[in-house]
Amino acid sequence: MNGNLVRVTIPASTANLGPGFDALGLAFQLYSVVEMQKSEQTTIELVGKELQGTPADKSNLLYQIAAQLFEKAGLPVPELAIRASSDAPLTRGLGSSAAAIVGALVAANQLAGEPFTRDQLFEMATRLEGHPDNVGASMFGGIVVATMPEIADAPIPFIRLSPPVGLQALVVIPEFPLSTEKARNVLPQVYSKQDVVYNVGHSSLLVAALAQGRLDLLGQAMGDRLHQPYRAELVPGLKDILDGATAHGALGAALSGAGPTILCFFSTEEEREQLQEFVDRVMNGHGISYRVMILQPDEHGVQVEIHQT
Ligand SMILES: Nc1ncnc2c1ncn2[C@@H]1O[C@H](COP(=O)(O)OP(=O)(O)O)[C@@H](O)[C@H]1O
Ligand SMILES: N[C@@H](CCOP(=O)(O)O)C(=O)O
Repeated sequence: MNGNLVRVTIPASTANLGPGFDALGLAFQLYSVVEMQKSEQTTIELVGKELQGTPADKSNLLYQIAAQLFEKAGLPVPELAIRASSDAPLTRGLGSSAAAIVGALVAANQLAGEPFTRDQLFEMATRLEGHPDNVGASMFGGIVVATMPEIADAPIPFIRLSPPVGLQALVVIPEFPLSTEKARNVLPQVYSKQDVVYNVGHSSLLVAALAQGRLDLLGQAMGDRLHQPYRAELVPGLKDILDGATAHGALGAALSGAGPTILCFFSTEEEREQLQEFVDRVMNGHGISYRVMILQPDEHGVQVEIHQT
């Protein structure tokens, strides 16, 4: 080993929040950690059950992304000792690939002597992930509203908002994986004018409601016609939860990212209890194994520590 060990902590995230397809992301206090150090030989240590099955050689996403950063900086790609863990499950719609990309870019950038700014890293992460919602939230924390620029290679325009005070999420995480790629492939190529207008209105109202802390509007504002109706066939229980959540304690509900996790916002203990009972009834009715997590928004985004070795 030689030089500094960089330890990066990255929040998981939920994307879309219903109507904001590929545009809205919210970071959660649920973290993955990437440690990276230059070394004589590349080693990849994956700690914990969530990363089981992830490759432990140079085909690992973390190594691949780090190597790309060194190349982009015009530096030789070093051998790397990488150690990673994740409290967030993979392929469940909680932004694990975005967190991995952000973590690897930020760690490698530090080892490379910080050739890129945070905004440039966000731009690189967005192009690698294909959309800015999860990577924005993992990078900057809070709520990120972003869109792809018209001009190739231009900076990604975004605004970060602080989450409304008291907003919490009950997330229902089915035991089965659903890759983002598969869940994107069920979406249509073309939408009706009515559906597009519906989503423009709902997404706009949602951003305004989040900016002003209007939790009372979330239930209406989180309606979506662009992705959830098509993905419902892949996620048993989704339609029932979306239809019934606000009558059972939720401020609003959505598919988390591409799924299969389902997100229900709440703010009081009474709402949480009511919701828990409701989602248990729905999921058990569909015979689906799942777990529930209560998650708070993360306000800080990716965090870096440097240890001298
Ligand atoms: N820490 C990690 N190390 C290596 N690969 C990872 C890591 N985290 C996620 N991935 C990759 O990302 C994939 C999951 O991405 P995706 O299908 O977009 O689901 P999601 O981002 O919703 O968890 C995993 O199958 C794995 O290939
Ligand atoms: N906007 C994307 C978000 C994918 O999120 P993930 O957490 O499932 O990777 C989409 O809806 O496809």
